[in-house]
Parts: sequence; structure tokens; C-alpha cells
Amino acid sequence: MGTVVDTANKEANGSSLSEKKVTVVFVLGGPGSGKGTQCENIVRHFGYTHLSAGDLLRAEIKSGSENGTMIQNMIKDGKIVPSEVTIKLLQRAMLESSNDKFLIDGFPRNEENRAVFESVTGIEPEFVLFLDCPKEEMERRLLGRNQVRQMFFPIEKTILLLSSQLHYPFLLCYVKGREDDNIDTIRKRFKVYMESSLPVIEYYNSKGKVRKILLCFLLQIDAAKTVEEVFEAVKAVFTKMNPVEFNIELKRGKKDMLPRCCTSLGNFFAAYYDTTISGVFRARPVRSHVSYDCDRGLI
Ligand SMILES: Nc1ncnc2c1ncn2[C@@H]1O[C@H](COP(=O)(O)OP(=O)(O)OP(=O)(O)O)[C@@H](O)[C@H]1O
Ligand SMILES: Nc1ccn([C@H]2C[C@H](O)[C@@H](COP(=O)(O)O)O2)c(=O)n1
Repeated sequence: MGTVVDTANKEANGSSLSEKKVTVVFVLGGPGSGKGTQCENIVRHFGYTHLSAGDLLRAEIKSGSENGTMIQNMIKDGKIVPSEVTIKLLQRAMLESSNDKFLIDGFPRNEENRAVFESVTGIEPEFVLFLDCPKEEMERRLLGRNQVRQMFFPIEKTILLLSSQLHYPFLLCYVKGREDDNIDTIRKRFKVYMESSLPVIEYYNSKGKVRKILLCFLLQIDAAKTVEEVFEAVKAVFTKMNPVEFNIELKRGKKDMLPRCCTSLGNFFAAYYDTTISGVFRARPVRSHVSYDCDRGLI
């Protein structure tokens, strides 16, 4: 019998992911830490494609695939689905996308996920964005997410009935909440996070790849940061990793004009260096609130 890596390698045969040069950022954090919420913002500002491992698995259940029931039972139990299943879905999504920059959210969740992904795809993440949130806050959020579901429950049932009887599947988009956002499954998900996912974050930390975002203000009780406050910190990480490239028309020997050019591109100070190629300079915005899109627009 082959190992998980053997199986996944066999599954990957014929795929051309190695030919497609991709940039991958893993977005990790406990259940309900706000990974999906921040990914939406990152996509808008930095042009990544968001791939949520959980969303891909839920879509697989809905598609009625042969693995659907197994995945559904594992998710209901807060367990981690076998790596080859999740990796196949991620690979397919990356190959189908025309983008080459991916935010992989909620993956790798354990050592097996990490090792099989690296071995099968040969991809190492640029860095790992780690949303560090206290357990109490995560639990509050997950239960809050489910309360929306319970609040809507009578309406939800009507919607489900209408959608099946009237064949209006679009009505389903009004149904909110997730089946695994109940206290029993949440506790199991936390246990898996502490025992299996944190060691993966520690592994990447030992390689200097983790960019940690604290989701609560230190030394303050009940001081969770708002979505906007968190995104300020996230933006600083991505801005540093994606230096903006300015195309400034300058002749060699006119370096003294650079400060004026850089500042005239926006009301911020830019660090810069001479690439020694006449005309092309790289500049890195120093103030983190300057968004990438905005910088590009100013050129
Ligand atoms: N900074 C924040 N402050 C308050 N609520 C937040 C914040 N960020 C996200 N939320 C809310 O918390 C809930 C969980 O957020 P989200 O779905 O983004 O987390 P997640 O880490 O992707 O969760 P999961 O691991 O379950 O997929 C959502 O209802 C979201 O609106
Ligand atoms: N790498 C992964 C990611 C997710 N799952 C399963 C188990 C999780 O509890 C569930 C929901 O994920 P979320 O949307 O909270 O990121 O999906 C997995 O098995 N392996």
C-alpha cells in the first residue's frame, strides 16, 4: 500500500502546476479568527485570488461527488479531511485560475497537509499570515455567526421549502450560518487547531515565514480589533512584500531628482534605490495606509 504522498503524487500526474509559476500566501488562524473576512480585503487591495480550503470542501459536498458524504461527516466532527482530497481541490482551483497569486485560507491544517502539499506541488509559501486571536473571542464570533442562522431559522425553513418546490435555488443564498458552528463541533475544531494546526504555524515560524497579526489590543480585556484595524496591520505586511514598481523617467546621473519624483507620486514618503538601469526605480511606500491600487493609479 502506498503512502499518502504516493497517492497524492499519482493524483497529480499530468497536472501542470509546476509549469505555472505561482505565488502562494497561507492564511492561518483559529476557527473564526477572521481569515475569510481579511482575505476578502486582501483580494480587493492586492489582486490575489482567494482559495478557502473549507469552501472548496463544502462545494465538493454540494456537488454530490463520491467523497461528499465522507467530507461532510468529517467536517461535522471537526476532523481534518485526508490531504490528498483537499490538495486535489486546491490544485484544480489554481490551475483553472488565470491568476498566479493565491491566498490559501485554512490550509495547511496539520503536518500531513503541509508535507503532502509541498511534496506534490513543490510550492513553498511566500509567507504565512497568522491571525492570532484569543479563543474566547473566536468562540463568540462563531456562535454569533450561527445565531444569524437560528434567527433566520423559521424563515430559513420556508426558504428551503420554497426553493425546492418552486425550483428557485437562488433563494438559498438567504440561508445564513454554518452547520459546524455549534458548540460541540466548535470545541472539537479548537482542539484540532491547538493540537494539529499550531505546530504547522510553529514550523513556519522556525523558518522565519510567519507574519503574525494580533487581533486584540494587548493588556486590555474585551479589546478585539475591528475588521478595519486588523486590515491596517495586514495591509502593512502585504505592502512590504509587494514593493510597488514605479517607472520614473530619469536619466542616469539625475538621482537627486528622485526624492521629488517619489513624493510627487502621492502625499507619502517613499524609500527608493537606484537599480543602475536608467529610467527604472523601485520604491516602497513607507506609510502603510497607502494602498497598492491607489499607488498604481497615481503613476
Ligand atoms: N475583527 C472582527 N471583529 C468582529 N467580528 C469579526 C472580525 N473579523 C471577522 N468577524 C466576524 O467573525 C465571524 C468569523 O469570521 P470569518 O468567517 O472571516 O472567520 P474564519 O477564520 O474564516 O472562520 P472559519 O475558520 O470558521 O472559516 C464572521 O461572522 C465575521 O463577520
Ligand atoms: N485544510 C483543511 C481545511 C478545512 N478542513 C475542514 C475541517 C474544518 O473544520 C472545515 C471547515 O474549514 P474552515 O472553513 O473553518 O476553514 O473544513 C479540512 O479538513 N482541511
